[in-house]
Amino acid sequence: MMSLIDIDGDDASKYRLIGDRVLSYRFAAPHDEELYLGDVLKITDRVKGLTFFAKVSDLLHACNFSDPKWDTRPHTEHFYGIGEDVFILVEAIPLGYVGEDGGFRKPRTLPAKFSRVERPESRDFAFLAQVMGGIEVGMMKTGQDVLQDVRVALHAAVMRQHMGVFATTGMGKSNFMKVFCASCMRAREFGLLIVDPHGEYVAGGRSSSGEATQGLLHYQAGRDGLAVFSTREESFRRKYVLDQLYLDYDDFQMPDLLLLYEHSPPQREVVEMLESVPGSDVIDFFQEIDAATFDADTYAGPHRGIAKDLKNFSASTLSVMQRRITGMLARNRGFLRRQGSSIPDIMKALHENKVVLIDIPGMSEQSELFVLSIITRRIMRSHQGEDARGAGELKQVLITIEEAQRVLGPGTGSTRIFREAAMEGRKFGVGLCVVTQQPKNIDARVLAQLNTFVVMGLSDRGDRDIIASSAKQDLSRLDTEIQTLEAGEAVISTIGIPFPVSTRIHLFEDYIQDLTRRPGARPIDDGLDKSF
Ligand SMILES: Nc1ncnc2c1ncn2[C@@H]1O[C@H](COP(=O)(O)OP(=O)(O)OP(=O)(O)O)[C@@H](O)[C@H]1O
Repeated sequence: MMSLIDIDGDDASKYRLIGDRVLSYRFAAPHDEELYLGDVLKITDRVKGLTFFAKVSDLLHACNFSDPKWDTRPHTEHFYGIGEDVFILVEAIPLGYVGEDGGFRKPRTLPAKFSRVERPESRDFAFLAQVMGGIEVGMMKTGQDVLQDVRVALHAAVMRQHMGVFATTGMGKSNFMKVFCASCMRAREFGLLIVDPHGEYVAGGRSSSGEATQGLLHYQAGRDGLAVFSTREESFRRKYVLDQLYLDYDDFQMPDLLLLYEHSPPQREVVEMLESVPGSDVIDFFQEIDAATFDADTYAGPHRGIAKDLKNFSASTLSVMQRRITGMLARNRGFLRRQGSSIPDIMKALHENKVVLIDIPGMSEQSELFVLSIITRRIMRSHQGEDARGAGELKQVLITIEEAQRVLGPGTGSTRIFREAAMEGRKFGVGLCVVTQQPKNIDARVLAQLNTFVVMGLSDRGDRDIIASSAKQDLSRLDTEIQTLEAGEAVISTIGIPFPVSTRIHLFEDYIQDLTRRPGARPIDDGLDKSF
């Protein structure tokens, strides 16, 4: 290999730092060196006794020749030897430095000229283990490889400050969510709610590329940290000890209808008028009246208050509302009943810091949002109540919203409860896990509330720009890396970890095997049907 003159005698580094400034470095490296975008390099400044880390952000061919056309002239190789004068110019973003006390600091100074630059080893990142949290998701990546011993783990305490997971389809979002759930099942540091209309999380299914995948039930060692409420048939529920999901009429409130249908202004007024009336009364009322001939003055039924509220609405408005309530009941009859709700059990499991999976395979999108909106409201109200009463330690719950642009887009007035959770939830220990492939369709005020970003490949420039401008750490210079992420890779920016970390997310199936081998875990197939 052609090389630059060694700068340190025998113990040589072939790279040398030649510039540039506090927020960007340049190195010269041998012209045939194998370097990749995203490689993390270590810069040892012996003058100041500091060790800097930087991430490769660009690679250019460069030379010392004054002739700008030296490499395109005919027979150039006869006149110019590719040697010391031809090199790769590496541009790198500083991550920070480790001082003599072992503490990691932001890059506020610059390594000495010609400091040696080299590839770090896992032990160089020992300091990172101290800043990682308890929710493991993957390994730190450097360029094409991973640093085997450097695990990337989020902090449970920052989850109430909301998290965003941004991934184009096929980039490994479902796998990430399952890994995240498994870590939450193991750590038991907060309750995690996840509503799954595809039935893929509980027992696995097929990945977007068609391979069979496993589900959360396969992580038997963490089973105590999982509560599943399902609409599946009894034999399945009994086999895997799953609870049946029920919601009851009083869980319903009129604003839930706004998620399911477009409403005209008078219809919206009806919703607002009856907003705080118990769901069972509203349902009973609309089931009993004849909307076409309804007259509040002659109404003699048990719900006089409602009749009075609806006095001035036209028969056609009331007929539409009646039809919608009937439709809502029919659509959700698989789990919605007059009396007897799973919500107290769901809340209990969340407050025991379990992962609560609402498994509603085959249900419509409307049913999914209906369930999510009801449970979100109940969580918010319960936490607001506890907060008001000054009850002991505040419980933490993270609510997952998949395809979040459906309910957190700009100006979607129909989804107030999610917006309320995004804006005020953190005060009450309620965080949102906003999952979307279209961050540009999420309200900017909501994005500004997120403090953890998991970016898994976004091909659209507009989406990447929005993320870069919303994240608390500077992601704009990682744009090229984000563009070139492969399935299962992520750039994670979160509070507590001092720089955005490129991460190879664990593959769920391997991860749960690994977790099971860790000390104190139950065997992976303990209690699980082998034919599963
Ligand atoms: N961390 C990972 N390591 C290795 N392979 C991965 C990883 N994450 C995802 N993959 C692979 O990438 C493919 C897509 O993953 P996955 O189904 O999780 O994507 P997705 O983003 O959820 O897709 P969709 O949005 O279509 O559901 C799968 O074949 C999966 O095996």
